[in-house]
Amino acid sequence: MSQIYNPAQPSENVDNTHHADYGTSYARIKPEGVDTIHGAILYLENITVSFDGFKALNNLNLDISVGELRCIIGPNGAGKTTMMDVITGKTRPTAGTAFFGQSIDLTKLTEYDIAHAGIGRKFQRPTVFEQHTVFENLELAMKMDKRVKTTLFFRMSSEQVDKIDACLRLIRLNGNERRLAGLLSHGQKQWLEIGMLLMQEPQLLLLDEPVAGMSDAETARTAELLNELRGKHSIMVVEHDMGFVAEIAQQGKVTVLHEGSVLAAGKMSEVQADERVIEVYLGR
Ligand SMILES: Nc1ncnc2c1ncn2[C@@H]1O[C@H](COP(=O)(O)OP(=O)(O)OP(=O)(O)O)[C@@H](O)[C@H]1O
Repeated sequence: MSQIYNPAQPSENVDNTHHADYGTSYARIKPEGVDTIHGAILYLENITVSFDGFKALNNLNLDISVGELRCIIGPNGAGKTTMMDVITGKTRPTAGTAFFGQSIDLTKLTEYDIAHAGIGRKFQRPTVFEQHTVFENLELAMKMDKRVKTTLFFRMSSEQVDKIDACLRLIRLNGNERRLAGLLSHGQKQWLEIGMLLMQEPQLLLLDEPVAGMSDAETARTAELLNELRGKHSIMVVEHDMGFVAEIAQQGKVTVLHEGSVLAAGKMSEVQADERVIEVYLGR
């Protein structure tokens, strides 16, 4: 990387000088194995992704502070999914750098290694083990030594059971632990998948349209859930549902992508009032 970053001064390629200080209040979280000495968990710098000459990402700059809940919005085709694909190693950038903490170069790692390094991703469609119970899904996802887990005599410790219980409450599925995951509603499956990601103790959580297809009640509960995670995890949420974004963004930063670059960034109220954002995305 070419420079030392100060997350209190977001490096996105928009004018943020009039915006609030977003960066420093998350410092109490100390991600294991990821060097976040400068306060950020993710740095994307000048990322370009070309598909046969078409730039899905065009000189994109964005960083996420440790413990931040960042919402990413933007019109269809803005490059949101491609950005997540770059972060998770599914797509290699044509140019630019992507760092997890100060020293982990994501462009050099496989998807598997990136997941292992602590970046968890939830795709739009839930992918739970439908033939297993809710409890078993969380157990299967739990971060532990796989050699121990596969032995015949494996028994969970009370600490591990407590961890699953806490997760069940968080994802609003306590009381449903013995149900087959395949019998859950769409919203419940989404929560279960978020729970499965949390059981892996990721350092950065990427959520792609978590409330797509949910009822209003489920959407409201998902907002509550994410607000409970605020400050405890570093989270990036891509979403089109503006009511939901407003609920979870609160006073945090919202980034607007357009044509592969950052068009605007700031508090929800600021981006909603931004003429350029209204023009390309929110409509007049
Ligand atoms: N593998 C690919 N080959 C060619 N073009 C692609 C490829 N993947 C994405 N694109 C194009 O790149 C642009 C960005 O797509 P992307 O899916 O990242 O946007 P998005 O912001 O996630 O959109 P949406 O909100 O609809 O999910 C689109 O024009 C898309 O057609």
